[in-house]
Amino acid sequence: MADDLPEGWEIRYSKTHNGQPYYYKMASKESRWDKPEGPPAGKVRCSHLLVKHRDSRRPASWKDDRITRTKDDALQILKGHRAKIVAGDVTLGDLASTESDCSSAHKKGDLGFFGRNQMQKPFEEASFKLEVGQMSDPVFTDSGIHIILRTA
Ligand SMILES: O=C(CCc1ccccc1)N[C@H](Cc1nc2ccccc2[nH]1)C(=O)O
Repeated sequence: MADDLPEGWEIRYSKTHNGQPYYYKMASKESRWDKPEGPPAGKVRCSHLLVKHRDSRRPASWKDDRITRTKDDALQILKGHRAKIVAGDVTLGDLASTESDCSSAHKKGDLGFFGRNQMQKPFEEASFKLEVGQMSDPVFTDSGIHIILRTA
């Protein structure tokens, strides 16, 4: 699909090869038959670890059908997870697999690629501020408290 091309690329159709599609980058005047790799324009890919609390929009998860911890306790738990990741003891993906209150835990916290206006605003703003490989500070949404790792 042409709507997931990396920044600056567009799909064109060859006039000399039976209308065969090719890819063109205006800035460098580059053209190629094979689809260019890279993150879709305007999108980021992130993984996250979510700790919910009793005031979360849905205070339940695959881990716990009734979450009663306070928001402060959730923050302390999340800070403990973050410290382990920063220390290099564990990766966010591996810790999310067992500790995240989001269903994405089953995919090591991976949320795939997303653009603006797809996630809750605090999550979106934090995600789009991150460089690839960078991890956020705790981010508060209606779902709970997250740490976010930008992966692409
Ligand atoms: O909404 C979902 C599913 C998110 C998801 C996206 C893509 C792949 C897999 C999962 N889970 C919620 C918890 C939750 N709230 C979020 C807010 C922002 C980003 C991720 C979030 N996860 C919940 O379980 O209550």
